[in-house]
Order: sequence, then C-alpha cells, then structure tokens
Amino acid sequence: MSFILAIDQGTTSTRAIIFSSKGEPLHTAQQEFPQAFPCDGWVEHDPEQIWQSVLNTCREVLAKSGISANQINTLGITNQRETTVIWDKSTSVPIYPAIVWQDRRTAPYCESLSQDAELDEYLRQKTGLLLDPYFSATKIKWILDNVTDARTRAENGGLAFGTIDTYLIWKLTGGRCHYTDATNASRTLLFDLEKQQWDPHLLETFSVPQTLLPEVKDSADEFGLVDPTLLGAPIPIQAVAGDQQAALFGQTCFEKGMAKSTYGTGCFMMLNTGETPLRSNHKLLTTVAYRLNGQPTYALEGSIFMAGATVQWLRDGLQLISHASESEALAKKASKNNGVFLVPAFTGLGAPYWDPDARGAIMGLTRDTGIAEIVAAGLQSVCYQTKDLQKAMESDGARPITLRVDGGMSNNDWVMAYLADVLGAQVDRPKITETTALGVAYLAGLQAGIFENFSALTSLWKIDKSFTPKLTKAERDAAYSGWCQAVERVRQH
Ligand SMILES: Nc1ncnc2c1ncn2[C@@H]1O[C@H](COP(=O)(O)OP(=O)(O)O)[C@@H](O)[C@H]1O
Ligand SMILES: O=P(O)(O)OC[C@H](O)CO
Repeated sequence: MSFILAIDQGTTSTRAIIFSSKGEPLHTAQQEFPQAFPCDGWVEHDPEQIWQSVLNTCREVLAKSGISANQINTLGITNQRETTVIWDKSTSVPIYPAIVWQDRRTAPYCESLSQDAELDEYLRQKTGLLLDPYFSATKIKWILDNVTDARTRAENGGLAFGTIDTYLIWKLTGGRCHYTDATNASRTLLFDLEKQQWDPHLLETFSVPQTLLPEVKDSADEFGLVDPTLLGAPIPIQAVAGDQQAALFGQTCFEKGMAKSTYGTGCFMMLNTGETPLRSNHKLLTTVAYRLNGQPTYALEGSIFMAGATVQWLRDGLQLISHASESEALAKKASKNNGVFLVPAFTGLGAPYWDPDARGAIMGLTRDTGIAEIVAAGLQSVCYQTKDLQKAMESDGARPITLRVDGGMSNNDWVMAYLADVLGAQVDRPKITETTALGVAYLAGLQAGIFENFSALTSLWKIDKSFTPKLTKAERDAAYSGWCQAVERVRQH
C-alpha cells in the first residue's frame, strides 16, 4: 500500500491530505492562519505562522490516520502563488512578512512604468504576464528597497527569495534546498517562458540580484528529503506546483483545449494550450501549466478576484444569508430576468479588464427587487465573469473543449446550472472537488512511480454531475449584454 502526503498551502488556510495510490483522499487536517492588513491595500502573512500551520497539519494528519511517516512514499507541495518571502540563509529567519499576491502596495511603481510600451511588450513576450502588483517581481524590489541593509545583504549572497513553495522546501529540508518549480517561477515576472530560465534583462529592470533566486525544477522532480526530526522520516519531496496549475492537473486536463475553473475565494480559469505558449491579446495570462522531463506544457489563465468572496460579502457584509449554501435556495426564488446586476469590483476588476480603480455596484433595482434577486445577482456575477474569460480565450483563438469545475462554490447547483446557461457550454463537476491537493499528489505519485502515466490518472477522474445549457441563444445574449453594460458603468480604465 502506498501513501502520498499533499500539502496545500492556500491564502487563508493550510491543508495536509493523505491520498491512497488510487488518488482517494483518506485523511485531512486543516488550519487557518491570520491575515494582516497593515495599510490600505496591503496584505501580509507571517511566514513563521504559515510554516507552523504546515508542521501542525502534517503532524495532525499523520497522527489521526494512524499511518506513520515511514509509510508515506512521497510528498507534494502546492501553494498560493506569487506571494513573496525573503529570508536570511544562515538563520532561515524572514527579513520581512510575506507580501501576499493580493497586496497592491507596488501599484504606484507599476503605474510609473506603465507608459513604457516596450517593457509591456517585453513582459508579454518573455513572461506571458503583464505589469501588475499581483506578481512577485515588484514585491521583491519593494522589500529590498525598504528593509534596512536588505539590498546589500542580498548582493552579498546572504538572502534567499522564494514563493511559498520555496520557503516550505527550505524549511522542510532544514535549509538544505533552495528550489522552486516552473509553474511557480512563471508567476514572478522574472522567468523566461520559452527558455525556462530567469531573464537577465528583467532581473536588471526590477533590480533583483540573481543570487536571491532559487533553482527552477520540473513540477515532478527531486526537491530534497524532509528533515527526519520534523515528521519522523526523511520523506522525499517529489512534486511542487502552484495551486491553480495543480488543480488543472488534478482535473486531468492533459489535452490541449481542456479547461478547469476553480471557484474558491476568487475564480481562476485555466486552459491547457499544449507545448507552445499562446500569447493573449485580451489580457489573459500565459503561464506554465506543468513541466515534466524538462518539457513545459502551457496554459492560458484568467484570474477573477471575487467569486466565493462575493457570497461572503452577501453573508457578512449585507447579512442577507447566514451560510454560503443558503444562497442556492434564495436564488431559486428570484424572479426571472429581473434585470438586476451586481458587479463585484470591490478591489477593482481582474481579467480581462485589469482595472484596479473600478468599484462595485448593484444596478437595475426596482420596487420588486428583494433579497432573493440581490443574492441571485451576486451568484450570477461569477458566471458572467467566467463568460468574460471564455470570450477572451475564444478571441485569442483558444476555445475550451471541456470545462471542469471545482472549489467550494462549485457545490452550488444553481450557480453551476446558470454557468452552463451563460457559457452555452457543458460544465462538468467531478466527484473529488479537492483537486488542488489531488493534482500535486498525482505529480508526486508520478515521480515516485505510484502512477504509471497520464492515462492511469485520467481513468481516476469521475464525474459527479454534468450541467447542460437550457437557455436559448437569444436569452443568453440578452442576459450577457446586460452584464456588459453594467461593467461598462463601473470601469475607470
Ligand atoms: N454552496 C455554496 N454556494 C455559494 N458559495 C459557496 C458555497 N459553498 C462555499 N461557497 C463559497 O466558496 C468559498 C470557499 O471555497 P474554497 O474552495 O474553500 O475557497 P478557498 O480555498 O479560496 O478558501 C467561500 O468564499 C464561500 O463563500
Ligand atoms: O490560495 P487561493 O486558492 O486563493 O489561490 C491563490 C492563487 O494562487 C493566487 O494566484
């Protein structure tokens, strides 16, 4: 019997899950950790608390499973992406809190470079990304520019940079290994997508010394052995992938044209585009989906900031519901075609608009509008935003042939049915919606020889429910055009 331990280090919580050799989640431990918002638009995590949550959940899941660390064949790490940590190599102590992907503090710096059309095009071609505080490069620069002596220490080789995967590998191996994988590297704004190496021109542009950077490995590779004093055995770390890429892998979207959309706090839609990177002309991101045996497979990604978070706002902000799941019954009661649109631009709009100054709005209110209509409009906004991404992908010449969904909000049947309606396409929900951890477990299992190949994994994907479109094209177009008009009214850029 083989066991795989997957660590899923997310934005608000850490999970450790033990999977069987058939990809079944057997035991789970989860721990939330604090978020810090020290200034308007700033979001920080304490890397030490993240590390403790990883240790705690790994120890807890082992203890409650009755499986000893010696019986764990392999370990995989999947993580919130872009979040930036810099630490001292000799003490392993971070020199500043982790700057989280949502943090907007470098917006003025990005703005100051935004007139440089040449740089913009260079970034698009080399990294597949765009100039935005979301990615790691400007966060690294901010730490080096603002922490006393940091730049000198970095230039002298005393500091290390990592996204969360890299920091965890460092800690788990007792400071022996400074690695990342190609999916995480491809989110830094410093990585050449085609050459698969750090780009010297971008290191210079963002004033990042090369000595800070980790070695970039395949997503299934040898990332070192866990220090046996931590979990009780030297478990090999054999897979690393950013969480959205891991979800694509867990959904077994191995063929060009297969897409997944994850509905958690935000929504991340990712389409496998095969072995050649496809640059978007519609502000989608080009990214590494996974890299195996030195060969990258690429993806097109659309990132939406508010999906489940809109439901949280309906619950905590407006107090219209007490539990996220109540939204489903309420939405069913809403009058049809009521003309109410909720644009959840609470922190601006993500793909394909990238408008940081847009703000939220509810439009089309009448005397008949009640709680049900507002809740339904909140849920529908997630579907319309996915439609925006689908359209952008199509305009880039990449139509998804399948759409597989996962994440907490995908359990809402009303939302998934409306999603199929708005997209005019079938939406498939698998039995296991914990696809992020599953994806990295699959990668670790491939490296450890537990799974033979992609077809062994494909056969493990099982459908829970398919949603097929019921609206006519005219109805679909009318609803979507109402959404587009609502978005136009909140846009600033
Ligand atoms: N039945 C539901 N209907 C609508 N939203 C839901 C439902 N269940 C969970 N959610 C939303 O999904 C999110 C939780 O999903 P999860 O995948 O755990 O997110 P994350 O990993 O980003 O924390 C929450 O924002 C919650 O509001
Ligand atoms: O931690 P999540 O699931 O919200 O995912 C965060 C993304 O990786 C950010 O790019």
